[in-house]
Amino acid sequence: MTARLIDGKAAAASLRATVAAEVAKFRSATGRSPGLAVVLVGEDPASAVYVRSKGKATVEAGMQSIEHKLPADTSEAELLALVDQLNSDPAVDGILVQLPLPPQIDANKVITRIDPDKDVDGFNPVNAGRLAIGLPGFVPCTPLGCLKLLRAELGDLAGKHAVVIGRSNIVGKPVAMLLLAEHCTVTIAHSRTRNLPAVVRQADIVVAAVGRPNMVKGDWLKLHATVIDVGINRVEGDDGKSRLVGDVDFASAREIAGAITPVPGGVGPMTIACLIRNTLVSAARRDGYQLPEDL
Ligand SMILES: NC(=O)C1=CN([C@@H]2O[C@H](COP(=O)(O)OP(=O)(O)OC[C@H]3O[C@@H](n4cnc5c(N)ncnc54)[C@H](OP(=O)(O)O)[C@@H]3O)[C@@H](O)[C@H]2O)C=CC1
Ligand SMILES: Nc1nc(=O)c2c([nH]1)NC[C@@H]1CN(c3ccc(C(=O)N[C@@H](CCC(=O)O)C(=O)O)cc3)C=[N+]21
Ligand SMILES: [Mg+2]
Repeated sequence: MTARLIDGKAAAASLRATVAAEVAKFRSATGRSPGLAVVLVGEDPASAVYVRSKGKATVEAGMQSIEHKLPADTSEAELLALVDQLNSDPAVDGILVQLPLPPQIDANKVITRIDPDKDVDGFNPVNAGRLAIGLPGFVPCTPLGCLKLLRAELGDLAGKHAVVIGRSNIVGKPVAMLLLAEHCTVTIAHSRTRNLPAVVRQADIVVAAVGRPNMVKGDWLKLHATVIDVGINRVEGDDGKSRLVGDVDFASAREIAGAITPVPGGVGPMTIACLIRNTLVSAARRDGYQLPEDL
């Protein structure tokens, strides 16, 4: 049997529709719409594509999109001043500074400056700490999207062995924290891990967040494992055109896995849906407005 496809595009459309319906109720209750500020520094074409699709999703959900495009030579002080301004702007519920930032700007300094209660990316150290000790806060969008797909596919995750490949602050570590909170047994693998295929073979759940095209092969997987492919890698196809592939070798993995996310159409669309979800949650918290628990 080939693996079930986990349709992230459909799951994201459904979450976006739920958020839009809740935004409509929020607007009639409070008389205002949630606002998301997205800051893009420089001209990186991939970043510009993401920023555009975030803006589109925000507006489609009935929220306000506030875009700030700054030149590539913006100084750290100028960016910090903009963050301060957005922190104190009551119309702004969520702030996202698109990464990566140009080399003259210390990303950690900028992320730390964002008001933790407007940090819809969940990258501020306060939110990383809240996630680590089980306090309410903002969970990073890509990890939250992975968790939502896993819960929809598997239901209860307790006791499952999850192997997360990658330990970045924006994907690998927060995914591992979320899975631990779901009572998985969690292994975090990285570039110094020895015999990665043997580690991966123990996994009921594999989350690949590496940035290496097609690295995880089908014969690394335990039969019927659930595979979440976070990787977004642009490669040149046989026809010379560029296309997106994940960190998992989809063709071989789908013969062994029980279920697998495609790239594109897997985790990526969920990231954006979770961003507008977090923005609505932020607006509701700031106004003391009650949302459904399970959003
Ligand atoms: N779908 C989405 O919405 C998103 C997708 N992405 C994609 O996810 C991928 C990962 O992103 P990100 O976490 O930011 O990447 P980083 O480059 O920050 O981290 C990559 C991680 O992979 C590990 N790694 C590198 N090579 C190997 C190897 N050969 N074996 C095992 N582990 C290895 C690194 O280990 P070490 O720590 O030892 O260096 C590191 O921990 C990228 O393809 C990115 O484009 C990212 C964000 C959102
Ligand atoms: N502060 C910050 N927050 C982020 O969340 C953030 C960031 N910086 N920098 C870059 C990464 C990457 N990221 C993606 C979002 C959507 C898709 C997505 O929608 N992907 C589509 C395909 C899009 C395409 O065709 O290029 C898919 O997988 O189907 C992918 C990747 C968010 N990131
Ligand atoms: Mg089978």
